[in-house]
Amino acid sequence: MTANRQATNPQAANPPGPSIRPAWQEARVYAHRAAAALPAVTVPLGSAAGRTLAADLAALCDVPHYASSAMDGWAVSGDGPWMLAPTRAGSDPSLVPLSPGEARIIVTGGLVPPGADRIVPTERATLDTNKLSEAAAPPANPEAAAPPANPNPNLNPAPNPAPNRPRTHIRPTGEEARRGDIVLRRGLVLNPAHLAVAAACGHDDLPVRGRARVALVLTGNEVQVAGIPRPGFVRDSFGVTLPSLVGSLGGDVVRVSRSRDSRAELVAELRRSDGLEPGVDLIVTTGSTGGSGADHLHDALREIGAELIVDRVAMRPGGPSLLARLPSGCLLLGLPGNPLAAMVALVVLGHPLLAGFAAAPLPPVSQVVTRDAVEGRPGAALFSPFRLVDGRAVLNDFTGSAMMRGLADADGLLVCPAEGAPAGSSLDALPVPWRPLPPSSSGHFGP
Ligand SMILES: Nc1nc2c(c(=O)[nH]1)N[C@H]1C(S)=C(S)[C@@H](COP(=O)(O)OP(=O)(O)OC[C@H]3O[C@@H](n4cnc5c(N)ncnc54)[C@H](O)[C@@H]3O)O[C@H]1N2
Ligand code: MOO
Repeated sequence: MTANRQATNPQAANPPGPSIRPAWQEARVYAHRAAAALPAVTVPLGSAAGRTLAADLAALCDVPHYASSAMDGWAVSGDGPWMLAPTRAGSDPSLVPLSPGEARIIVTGGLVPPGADRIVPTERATLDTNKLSEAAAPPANPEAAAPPANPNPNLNPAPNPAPNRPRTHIRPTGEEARRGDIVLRRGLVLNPAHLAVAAACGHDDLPVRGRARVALVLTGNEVQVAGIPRPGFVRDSFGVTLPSLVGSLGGDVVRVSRSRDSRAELVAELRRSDGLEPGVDLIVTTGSTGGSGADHLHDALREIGAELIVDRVAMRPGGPSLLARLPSGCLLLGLPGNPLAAMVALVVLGHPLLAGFAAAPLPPVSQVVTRDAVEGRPGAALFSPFRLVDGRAVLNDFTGSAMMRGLADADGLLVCPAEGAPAGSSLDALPVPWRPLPPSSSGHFGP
């Protein structure tokens, strides 16, 4: 169920009344704020990549949890040369203490026996019968003695920087974390390396934010789901794209239904989706956003008693898209019927919405430099699929609102300002869901 229905997050509150045709930056913030963070769930470590960590994570043990060798070689005690330590039948040699003047073979990661001072790497050791000698020490490397830097603010500083580790080749207990240290912070969007950190700290499961449950309602009498469309019909773009797109943005499509261009049918489908058990957090509709006699979304929302949050956005394509909240608390994202328009609306509104459900920050806006001058369109930001050529944005062909070829080849969507921009301009860009752009700024509107 739906944190949204509970509307417990104060950040979910938007100003009263709909925002009519806001700028795209503003619309993103409204969408992000509208979605309240979903309750936490526990998932196995291997399924947690891309999810938002719901609580600070403490190490359950020291990492490493025992002093271990960083080299294949010999654990030695005292000054050399050393005699090979005797082994005792039935006992684990790594647990038998070394006395001064003794050495014992060890592998990388092996438990350092009590009494060992350091490890002599294999390549620096000479074994003559039972006697081990070490080659002369190499010249000191000042860099090797520097304490390790902490490149990640989400990891605690190493509690034991062990500046002499390169000489001893022993990884001390707790070098990376002490039991109880917070190693990963709540709110972090987990990458695979974070999962390895959690595993090293003894975790099998992680508390993460739930994924939004999403229902799709695809409208249009003319939409054909298979084969070559007849004249007056159109092959469905959305049934084959939206489930995986929603999935890559952090939601799970739990129902796909279709409605003919009838207000009664659309109302019935919206009610059915809204009434699913367990509840859905978001309904995504396609088509029917316009004002023709065949477009019924606004009327259907009125009939249901939905509250509009955003009604159209000052952008092209995708301008007719809308965001509403049903009386149940379920949110509704209305994507226009034209395929590219729907994809732009999904990137501009859908991505922030799903980030809000995941308690993730507003997705960042990137900047890219245009190779050529770009034209604008009066009154609206123009979102143009582009590809990066030698690091510069070049606009794609086939980018009409009803086309998908330009988007299919795109590295992202370039935001061409209404007044246009000369070649070499640095412009805002949003990533397409299947290809990240390097973030270079974090949004220009709102907090
Ligand atoms: N007189 C005006 N006409 C239109 C305006 C306008 O301002 N004044 N705006 C245009 C813009 S911009 C858009 S975007 C569309 C919005 O259309 P709707 O959201 O109402 O969608 P439909 O009318 O149902 O369909 C539009 C177009 O998209 C095709 N479509 C629909 N579903 C699918 C699908 N599943 N797969 C592929 N294509 C689909 C549909 O066949 C239409 O061609 O309105 C413009 N008109
Ligand atoms: O959203 Mo429409 O062009 O803007 O197809």
